[in-house]
Amino acid sequence: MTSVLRAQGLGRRYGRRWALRDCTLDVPAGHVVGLVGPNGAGKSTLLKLACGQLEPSAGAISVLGGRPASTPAQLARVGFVAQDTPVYGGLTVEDHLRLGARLNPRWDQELARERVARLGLDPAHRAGRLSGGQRAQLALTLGLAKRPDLLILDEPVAALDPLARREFLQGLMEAAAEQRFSVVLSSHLVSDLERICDYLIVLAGSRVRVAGEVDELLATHFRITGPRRDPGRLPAGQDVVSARHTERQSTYVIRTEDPVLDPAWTVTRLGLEDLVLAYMDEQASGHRPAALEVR
Ligand SMILES: Nc1ncnc2c1ncn2[C@@H]1O[C@H](COP(=O)(O)OP(=O)(O)OP(=O)(O)O)[C@@H](O)[C@H]1O
Repeated sequence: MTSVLRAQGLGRRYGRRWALRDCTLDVPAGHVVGLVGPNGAGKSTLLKLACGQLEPSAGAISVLGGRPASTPAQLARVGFVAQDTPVYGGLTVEDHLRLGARLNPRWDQELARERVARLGLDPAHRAGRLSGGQRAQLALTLGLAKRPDLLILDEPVAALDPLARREFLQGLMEAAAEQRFSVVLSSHLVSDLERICDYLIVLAGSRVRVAGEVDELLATHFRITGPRRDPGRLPAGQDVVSARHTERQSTYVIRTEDPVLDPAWTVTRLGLEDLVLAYMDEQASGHRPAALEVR
């Protein structure tokens, strides 16, 4: 299957500091991909590399099989809605549609007009006078009318109230289902991602912590709680994602393909939010510690 996003050893440095490091990914087309991670994790950096706004400092990235922004055809296939849903404050809604039509070879003016009308946006209204939610919807409309094969959105709903967020994401989902394009969007709101994403990438500390289909991730991650035990005594094939210990008890989030058979453990399935938090927990994640550490 075609990869929508493929990265090999991808890295980007600002001065001496790595914003993204050793990033290796292969995301198949046809997914709604959620990109999540703490502030400064490298999400925007990855998305800007994917749309060609940044060049890698190390490794390689391809999007829909091509180098980002390398040709006009490649540019036309990828839509990007940057953080804070940028629009031109001095231009009217109609001006934005005209500009979109001039700049994008695959532009669908009928879709844009129909969407603007459905959202109740006045074409003569200046974008600078729209509410945050309306501006976000206008930016999404521009992204959709471009008719991309991949739409990338960087925290598109951050500034929106819950109702506007729901409307925005619903519009995005409907369009993705109708027009059959892939979506990659970053957000801090895991509950939103849980509703709409079927593929997840967790970035933390400039590195990819985990990436995969949501169903597969949920089926292979468990929280196990029981008498205190050193992680070295867990069976092979149970990879520790995070660990917490009290004097008597250990709680692990583990990834495993096999059922947990040891009766000493109480095993619970994880929701997406718990899974994300386990991977984002820098102190408790990563490598198996050599010995127990009391927290
Ligand atoms: N133009 C820049 N110059 C220098 N450092 C930068 C620049 N842009 C980003 N960085 C740094 O790179 C790191 C990753 O930033 P990035 O914006 O990709 O993170 P993010 O995960 O999108 O964060 P947030 O959730 O806060 O938007 C941060 O440490 C940030 O300070």
